Amino acid sequence: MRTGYDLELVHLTKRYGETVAVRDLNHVFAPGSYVCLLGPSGCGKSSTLRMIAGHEEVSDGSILLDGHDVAPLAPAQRGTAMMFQNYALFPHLSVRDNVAFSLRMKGIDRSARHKRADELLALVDMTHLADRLPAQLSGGQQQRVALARALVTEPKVLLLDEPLSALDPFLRIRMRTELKKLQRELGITFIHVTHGQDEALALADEIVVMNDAVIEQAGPAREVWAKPRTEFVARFIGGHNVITLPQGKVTVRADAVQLADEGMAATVMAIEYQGASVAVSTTTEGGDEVLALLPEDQFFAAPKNPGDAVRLSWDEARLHRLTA
Ligand SMILES: Nc1ncnc2c1ncn2[C@@H]1O[C@H](COP(=O)(O)OP(=O)(O)OP(=O)(O)O)[C@@H](O)[C@H]1O
Repeated sequence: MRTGYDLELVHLTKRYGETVAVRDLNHVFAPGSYVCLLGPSGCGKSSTLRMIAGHEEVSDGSILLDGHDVAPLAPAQRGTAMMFQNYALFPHLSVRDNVAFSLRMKGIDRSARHKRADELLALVDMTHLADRLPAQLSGGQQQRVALARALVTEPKVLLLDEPLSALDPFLRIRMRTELKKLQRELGITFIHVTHGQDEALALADEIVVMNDAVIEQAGPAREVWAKPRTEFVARFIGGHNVITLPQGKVTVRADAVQLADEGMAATVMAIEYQGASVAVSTTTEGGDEVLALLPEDQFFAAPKNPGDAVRLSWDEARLHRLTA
């Protein structure tokens, strides 16, 4: 399969009446990468994904796939495929016929479409259940069928709208490993919408953080985690403290904060034992809430209690200036 198609959003905008759901997005998705579109509820993730898929009309701007604007094209003509949150399988069709469905719509003969459907079922490890109906499958199995069905058209880009949200936590972690493996094997771009920071960090080569209809920050997962650009990203991605200093707002990771003899004065508000580490929540004199995540042996060498006065310190190199 050919890899490395460029997908570019140019001034992409979506309005629903007075509501601007997506405001002037400009972004080039790294070809052949696993991208997570991350953000809180209502920030415009699904609208963006649905516009790329062709399930929602573009209000303004264009969507370039391999240099061509696909915005005027019907979903099936774009070279994209979408996997829906609820899988949207046809209840009366067998697993094999569900996977082969879009090929039937294209007029491909029965034996050829079954052969192709069987190849995809093998890819998602579902060959043994090809003759079952969707109702006879577990949630995880239904999801594999939905994946096979989306991939049968050989899309250049696969769009996934909260694909793991219907699964229990155990299965969710297993399936995310499989999604990542599948993306690597196919080499096509996956764009996965999620509001889960952990999910995005675990899966994404690139994270695109959206807030209030715009992209707040986009970059490699480690970069977004290590260098959040704005207070919103720092708080949303988790694990960071936002502290107001005379020179402006800065962020410092919770695992970089130490309790020391000297440093910023604070009061311990709560202690949470987390196994390998202990989370010490404090409030500074300036009113910032600062979390220190200490290795458990270090904490228990000099344990603290709520109400204790402490001093917070960090290596200056771990401080990171926020731009907004
Ligand atoms: N069909 C619609 N008609 C009117 N407003 C809509 C419609 N769909 C979405 N919106 C509004 O557009 C904004 C963005 O919605 P969207 O579904 O894209 O966000 P989201 O980030 O995917 O949220 P969630 O995580 O809750 O699915 C929201 O304010 C929402 O209320």
